[in-house]
Amino acid sequence: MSVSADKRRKGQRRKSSVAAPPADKPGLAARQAAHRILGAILDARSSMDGLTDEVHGHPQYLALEPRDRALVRAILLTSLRHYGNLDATLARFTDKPLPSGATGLRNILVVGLAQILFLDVPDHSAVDLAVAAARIDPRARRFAALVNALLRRAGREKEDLLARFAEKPVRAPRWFADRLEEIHGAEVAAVIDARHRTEAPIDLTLRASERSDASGWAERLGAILLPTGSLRLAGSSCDVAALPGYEDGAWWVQDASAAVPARLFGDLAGKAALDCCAAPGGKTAQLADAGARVTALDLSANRLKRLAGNLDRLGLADRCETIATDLFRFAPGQGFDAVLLDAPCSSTGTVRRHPDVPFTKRPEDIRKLADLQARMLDHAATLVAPGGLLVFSNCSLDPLEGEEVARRFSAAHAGFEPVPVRAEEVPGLEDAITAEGYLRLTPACLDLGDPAVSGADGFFAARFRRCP
Ligand SMILES: C[S@@+](CC[C@H](N)C(=O)[O-])C[C@H]1O[C@@H](n2cnc3c(N)ncnc32)[C@H](O)[C@@H]1O
Repeated sequence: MSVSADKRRKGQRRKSSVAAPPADKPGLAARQAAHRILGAILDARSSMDGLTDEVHGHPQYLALEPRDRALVRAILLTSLRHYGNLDATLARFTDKPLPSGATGLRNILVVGLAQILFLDVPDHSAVDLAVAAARIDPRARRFAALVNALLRRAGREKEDLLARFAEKPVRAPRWFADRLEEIHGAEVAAVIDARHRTEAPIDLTLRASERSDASGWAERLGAILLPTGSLRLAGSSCDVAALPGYEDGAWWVQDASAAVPARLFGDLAGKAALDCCAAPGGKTAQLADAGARVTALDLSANRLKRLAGNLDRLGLADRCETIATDLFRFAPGQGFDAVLLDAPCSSTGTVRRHPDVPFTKRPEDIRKLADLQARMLDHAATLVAPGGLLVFSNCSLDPLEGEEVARRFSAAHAGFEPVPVRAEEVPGLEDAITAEGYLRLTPACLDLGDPAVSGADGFFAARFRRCP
């Protein structure tokens, strides 16, 4: 069936005689919030984290009960992860494109499809609430019958649609899909794309004092002990604060990839370390736990408060000094043995957790961030003591923000020598070492056989030593 213009006209005639649904219809406010927030992400390129922040989030989100907020987040994550497939379904089910500017209608349809095809929401309720939202929205009202017909059809053809997505997924946004293929080749890009459509598992980093009992912790937590040393919890969502060891600070949540850069310093006992972009502090905790006296610096005083809370729980606060300042203004007059620059980046390595990233970023953002990282790295280099190590890392998948920045730095700094990453330093990730000795991690890494527990965030790391 194609939803024809004729049906739309009939639908318009029918709906004009029907009263608008009550605004307090159960479940409607959550769908309306999801529609609005999806629009803000796709059209205004606002970040989902900001829009669903529990204090400063979108007013329609904040007006919801916690259960409905969780539902809105699930709807948004699903809509964005599968956006290419959902958008292609809309195009296939309509005999002509939706009117340009009908973004409210698009949001209602995408959110409806996401629930019907991927979420545990009864089809009739997803359809009913989508139609109700359309009838309340003055710009979508005349399409209420189309919403009804299209979503009912999706419910009937669910199995076919899912088989079609599995066989030939449609990737979105296009610029990001093309860039991944250009960088990593078609085969790896397809694996990365598939991982981007699954939820990221939760990984934990064990305190050094607990590492000798890593298998015991894996058993107690029902986790997998990864070859990298991180623990991977079986599900992608759980109340981590209720797990054994949380209160006692035996571990902290940190993706297996994110845990790698700070380990590249090796033994830090008694050394002075600087974490240039420290918050929220996963890597600061690693540096302190490895025995360093850490200066944790970040531009954001608010994010540093979170870092301080995390270090307190882990019992590592007394090994760290926090400084809220701009790295470019930081010139303490004495060098550090270890300097980590985990620089701000496009975050394209975290798409499994933040599927809004490719929709809110553009290629020009990547170029600008790469320039900023290069300048930050130049400044970070001035803070390294003779003989000290400098590690540059970020969670971008793009070599413009990784390999290129490291190469430019090498070429311009004769006083620093690259220290290639060695296979024995990164068990399980040996294949991620590049010819230049950098580490290039992607979600295609850490293939454990079962797709539900495979993968890792994308990360880049390069290590240099300041000549004595
Ligand atoms: C990728 S996050 C760091 C994550 C952190 N290393 C961790 O492992 O938890 C980048 C951080 O850089 C900080 N930042 C951005 N520009 C900065 C600057 N000019 N000086 C210092 N910090 C900056 C941001 O506030 C943000 O917290």
